[in-house]
Amino acid sequence: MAGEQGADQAAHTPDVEESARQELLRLRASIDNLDAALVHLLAERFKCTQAVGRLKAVHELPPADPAREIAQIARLRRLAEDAHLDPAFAEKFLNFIIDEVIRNHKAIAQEQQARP
Ligand SMILES: O=C(O)C(=O)C[C@]1(C(=O)O)C=C[C@@H](O)C=C1
Repeated sequence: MAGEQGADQAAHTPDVEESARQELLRLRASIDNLDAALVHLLAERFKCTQAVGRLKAVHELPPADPAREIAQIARLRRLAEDAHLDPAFAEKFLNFIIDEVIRNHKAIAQEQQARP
């Protein structure tokens, strides 16, 4: 497991003060929890977008909605700035996810079209 691996790596880091070792372990435990939360959040988001993909396929709507994406990116950049996160990173991250969603939408539309 990633958490155990992180703990092992800290445990085997030579020449590190005990207090630094403890701090590293504590931070890594939080990172592991946050990574787990991110996976769960992404899984929920993809459940929603799968449903959107089916809806779009059935109603023959285009997989991408560029106007919606522009609004989402503007909103996310604002949220990132408020949260002291690099807005360029937030935009790249959203685009990465949306690219995958559009790929899934296209696959769902193709399956729908192949149906007799
Ligand atoms: O809202 C939509 O229409 C979606 O298909 C979802 C989504 C997204 O992942 O947020 C994906 C593709 C679109 O271009 C815009 C947004």
